[in-house]
Amino acid sequence: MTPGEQARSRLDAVLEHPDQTLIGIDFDGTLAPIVADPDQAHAHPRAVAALARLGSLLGTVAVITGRPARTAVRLGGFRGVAGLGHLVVLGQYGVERWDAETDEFDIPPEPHQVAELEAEIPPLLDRLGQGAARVEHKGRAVVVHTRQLPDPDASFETLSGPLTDLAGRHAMVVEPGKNVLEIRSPGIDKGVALRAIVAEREARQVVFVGDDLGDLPAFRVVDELRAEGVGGLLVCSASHEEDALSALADVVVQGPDGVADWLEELAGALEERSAASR
Ligand SMILES: O=P(O)(O)OC[C@H]1O[C@H](O[C@H]2O[C@H](CO)[C@@H](O)[C@H](O)[C@H]2O)[C@H](O)[C@@H](O)[C@@H]1O
Repeated sequence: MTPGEQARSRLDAVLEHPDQTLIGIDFDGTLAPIVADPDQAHAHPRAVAALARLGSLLGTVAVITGRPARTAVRLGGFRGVAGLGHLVVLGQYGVERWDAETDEFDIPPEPHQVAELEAEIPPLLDRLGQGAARVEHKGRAVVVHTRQLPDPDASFETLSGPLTDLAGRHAMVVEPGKNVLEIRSPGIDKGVALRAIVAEREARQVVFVGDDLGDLPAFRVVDELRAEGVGGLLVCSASHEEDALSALADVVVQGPDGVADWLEELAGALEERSAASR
């Protein structure tokens, strides 16, 4: 089978068994366009509208993100959207959770070492001449952004080693992303989170849509699940900033606009099938 034929047959399996399908979708760079201020990264309205249509067609819709669950719910505008009454948001790589059905957040206590580590960041940035870098505080993680600096890539390189050392001294790890170095606890990633929600929902088909390095563990888990007999379809939200996922994906679309188009097409195809079977 050619890669194109394989992708088509994986999509067909989703279309055949929508009620057994779980779609997991990343937030930044996938549902929401990348912007300089992380607090202004709102979800693409067409993507949310398409997800809402999919909410009543697929078994499960889950947003799986590095953002805190509360932030993703707010920036996504997910609360109270008709069609998203069963949405699950897995935040901070799966540590936190929000269920639309109950409007309850499950947010475990923050690791004690984060506050100590955070206190060391401003002097370290100053020492490295990167004092203007934006620092995003996420409670259980801290993110240093280089996007708004004069040379984002050079600043990323300058900061990568020292922040990795700092993280290691506090038993934490660095998760690199698009112009971000995120310091967080080890032990959970989007692959672990995806596997757990697939098991919980007893999904037999999985679609995962992502754009950045933090999505790679979920891409790998979809591959593992295929070997275990669960169908899998991988969609990459491509950009000039990151190309690690495109070669692994069945479908490559251009950024959040392309994701919104693809979700609309999927919803349209499922609605047609559903109408034809009535
Ligand atoms: O798992 P995700 O939903 O993709 O979140 C990963 C990180 O995304 C955010 O940073 C990215 O988006 C920002 C807003 O568009 C952008 O300014 C930044 O350059 C991107 O890397 C977020 O701020 C981080 O906390 C997330 O971990």
